[in-house]
Amino acid sequence: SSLGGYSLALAGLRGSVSQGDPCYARPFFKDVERDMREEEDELSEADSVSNEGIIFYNDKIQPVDSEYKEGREFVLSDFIKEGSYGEVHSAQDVNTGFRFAVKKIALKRFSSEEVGAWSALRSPRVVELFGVVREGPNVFLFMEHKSGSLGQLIAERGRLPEDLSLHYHSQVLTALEYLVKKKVVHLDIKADNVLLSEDGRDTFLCDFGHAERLDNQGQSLSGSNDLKGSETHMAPEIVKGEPRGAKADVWSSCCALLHMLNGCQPWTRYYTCRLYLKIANEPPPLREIPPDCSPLTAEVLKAGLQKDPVKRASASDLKEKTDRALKEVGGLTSPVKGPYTDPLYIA
Ligand SMILES: Oc1ccc(F)cc1Nc1nc(-c2ccncc2)cs1
Repeated sequence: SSLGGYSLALAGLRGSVSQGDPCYARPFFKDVERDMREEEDELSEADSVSNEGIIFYNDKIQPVDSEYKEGREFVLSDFIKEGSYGEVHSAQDVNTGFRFAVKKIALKRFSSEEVGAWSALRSPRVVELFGVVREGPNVFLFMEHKSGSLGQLIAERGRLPEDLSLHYHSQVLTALEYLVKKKVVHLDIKADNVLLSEDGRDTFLCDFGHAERLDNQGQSLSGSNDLKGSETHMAPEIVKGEPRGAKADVWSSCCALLHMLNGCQPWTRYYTCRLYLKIANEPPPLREIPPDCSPLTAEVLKAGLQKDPVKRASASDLKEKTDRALKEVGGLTSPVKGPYTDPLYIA
């Protein structure tokens, strides 16, 4: 039936938008990505550009007559931010009033991996992808709307209290544990891609635009060594173009922890030049561990910022250390919304 589902998806979807089960999404999108590129140059001049895609089970996003077009079945509202490869807006389904987030990507920059990797994930720590629709030269990715990101919270508060930082780090590591199980590496872990619940106590990983799938040995299947992610959070094996795996996300999550604790991104207080060479040749940024943090928090960062990915802690080891550090500082007691605390400039 899966084959049936697959061919159904291909047949049913050619030129139309239908509801479907995410498990058919992956092979479909490899194929569609190629078709899209071939078809792109024959784009019909007619205003009725082709509209095809798949909305995973969700009765609140409703294609009408197998079409789902911007400005007709859904409307974009305020711009949220630049995601990987495209602009993110909040949006609303015209018929149901349902609000969601949309990333609009130019067709030639569409990575089927974002849909392929993401549609296979179901976790309370990962934002749900609702579907993907192509409209002419653009691809729209739909995901659940969240009130804000950890990056915005750090900007608002300067730096975060240690207990709150450890609480968020532990949840990000839970997401990474799940990604390891699903053989996916995110490759762009940073505060901007960690979304927050209304009350700010829960986190959700999003933006799989750089994601790659892993083989059974945990190495990336894509074989590409092009630089991916945000420079300040890139692991040494990434900047050196060496084989990368799940441990790259562990390094980046510790860079995000330094960002929460210090209020600024690692390396940027010491260097303004391109950071690739520093990350490759300098010792790990352990001197950036704030002097006022607890010894166990320092242990977490030392274990997660090992330059050799083999020696680096795994997501589950690091989560255990993080939970112990959080207990040592007395658990989560700080409020999410709190006073602005100046970022830690170099002492
Ligand atoms: O990769 C995507 C695919 C579909 C989307 F709708 C969004 C993204 N990427 C991101 N979305 C956000 C964000 C969303 C909603 N509120 C605050 C931030 C930050 S990065």
